Amino acid sequence: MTLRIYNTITRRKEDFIPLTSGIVRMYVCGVTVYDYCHLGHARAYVVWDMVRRYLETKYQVQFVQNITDIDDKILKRAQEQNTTMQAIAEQYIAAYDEDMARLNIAKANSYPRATATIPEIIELIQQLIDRNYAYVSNGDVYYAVQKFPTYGKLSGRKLEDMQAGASGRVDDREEQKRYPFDFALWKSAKPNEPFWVSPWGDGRPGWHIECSAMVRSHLGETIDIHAGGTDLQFPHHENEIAQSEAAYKKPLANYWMHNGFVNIDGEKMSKSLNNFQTIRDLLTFFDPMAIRLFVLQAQYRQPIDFTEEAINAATKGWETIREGMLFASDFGARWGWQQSDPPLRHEVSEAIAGFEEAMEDDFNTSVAISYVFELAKKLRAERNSLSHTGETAASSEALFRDWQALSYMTNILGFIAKIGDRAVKPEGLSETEITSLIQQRIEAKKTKNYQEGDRIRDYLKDKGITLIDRKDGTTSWM
Ligand SMILES: Nc1ncnc2c1ncn2[C@@H]1O[C@H](COP(=O)(O)OP(=O)(O)OP(=O)(O)O)[C@@H](O)[C@H]1O
Ligand SMILES: [Zn+2]
Repeated sequence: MTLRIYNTITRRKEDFIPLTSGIVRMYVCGVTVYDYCHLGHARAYVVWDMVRRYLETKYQVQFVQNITDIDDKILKRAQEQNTTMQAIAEQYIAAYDEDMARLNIAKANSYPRATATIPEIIELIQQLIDRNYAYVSNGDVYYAVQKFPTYGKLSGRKLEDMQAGASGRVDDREEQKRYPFDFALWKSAKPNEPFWVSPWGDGRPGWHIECSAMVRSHLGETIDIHAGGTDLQFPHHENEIAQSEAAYKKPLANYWMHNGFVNIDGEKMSKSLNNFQTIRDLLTFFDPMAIRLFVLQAQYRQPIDFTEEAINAATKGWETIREGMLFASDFGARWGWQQSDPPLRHEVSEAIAGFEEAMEDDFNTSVAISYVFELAKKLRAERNSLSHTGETAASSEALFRDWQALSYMTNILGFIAKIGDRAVKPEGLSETEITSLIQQRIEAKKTKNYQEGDRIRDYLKDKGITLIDRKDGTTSWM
C-alpha cells in the first residue's frame, strides 16, 4: 500500500514520497497567541497530530510548529489590558500548551517563536531586496508580488482577477506600497510599540516572513509537508511560497495540506465573528477524547458543523471505544495478558488492513474509525457476555488479538483511556462548579458571545439549576 495525500498545489491525490528516505520534514503553522484556543484550533491541531502519528508508523518525523508572538492583534490586546505584548503571549502560550495536552496532542520537536527568529528574518528580507523581489518604502519593506511570475499558484488566484475584485481595499500602510497586493515583510515601528533594529530602521517583521525563515532554519529549504487551515492558503501560504522560492530558487514544500473548518451555523468558527467555543469551556462539559473523536470522525478536508447534539453523539461513541480499550485492564488478568505489551501491529488482521487502507487514502479517518468501532463493539458484546454468563464467545487468544488491534489503531488516532475517567460523572454539581459556570457565562456575555451564555444556562437547567439574572448585572441561582 502506498500513502496518498491530497496536495493542494496540484489539486489531486499523489503518492507520498519523502525527500530523504525514512525521514519526513513537516511544518505546521501555529497560533497567534492573543486569546484562548477554540474548537476550530482544536480541530487543526488534532488533525496534524493524527497525520504525524500515522507517518511515525513508517518514518522518522521532524515536526515543527511556530508560535506567532508578534502581531497587531497581540499588540492591541496588550494595550487594552495595559500590559506588554510579551506578557499576553506568555499567558496564551501556557494556555495553548495546557489545552493541547488535555487533547493528547503530542509535543512538536520545536516551537520556534517569531521574536526569537529576528536575525534569520532580517537576513531573508535582505536577500529578497538584493534579488530585487522586495523594496524599502519609508521604513517598511514590501514584497513586490508582480516580480514573482507564479504568484497565486497554490490558491489558484490570479493577480488580474484579484485586482478586479479589490476596489476600495485599503489598510493604513496602503500608500507605502507600489502595488495593492504587495505585502509587508518589515513594518516600521509606531510609537510605543516593541521594535527591533534593522538595516531599514526600527520595526518588526510581517506575519508571512516568519514562517519562511523558520522553515528554512529548522527544517531546510525544501520540506516534505507544509500544513495549516484552509484559510491560510491565501494569502499566508501563497506569500510564504513567494518569499522562500524567490530566495532559494527551490520549492518550499512538496506537499501542501489544508484542514477544513469547524463551522457554526454555516460560518467558520472564529474569534472575529464571536461564535466560538473555547476548548477549555468545552472541556468543562465534555471529555477531551469525545472532542477528539468529534474531530476525527470527519475526513480532515471536509467541513464539520458544530452542534451540541454532534458532540453528545461523539461522547457516546467515545464511551464505546473507551470500554473496548479498557477491556484488557478489566478482564485481561484472568487470562494472564501482559497489558504492558506495547500496542503492536501484531498480525495483520482484517480490521487493521481496512484501517490502514483508509488511512493511506489521504488519512480518511472517517472510514478508519469504523474499524475501531467494529472491534470496540465486539469487545463490548464479550464484556456483556462475561458479566452475564462468565464466558466469552471468542477464545482468549482471539480477544487478545482484537484488543491489540484496537490499541494499535487508537494509538495512531491519539486516544487514551484511563480507568479513572469513568468516575468523572458526578450526579450533581458542587457550589464552586456552579459559581464558576455562572462566572463563565458572565464573561461570555461581556464579549457578546450570547450563544455560549445560553448554552451554559441550558446546561445548568438540565442539571436542575435555574439562573436568575438580576437587574444589577449579577446572577443568582436556585
Ligand atoms: N474554525 C476553524 N476550523 C478549523 N481550523 C481553524 C479554524 N479557525 C482557525 N483555524 C486554524 O487554526 C490555526 C491557527 O490559527 P490562528 O491562530 O491564525 O487563528 P485565527 O485565524 O486568528 O483564529 P480566528 O479565525 O478565530 O480569528 C490556523 O491553521 C487556522 O487555519
Ligand atoms: Zn505560517
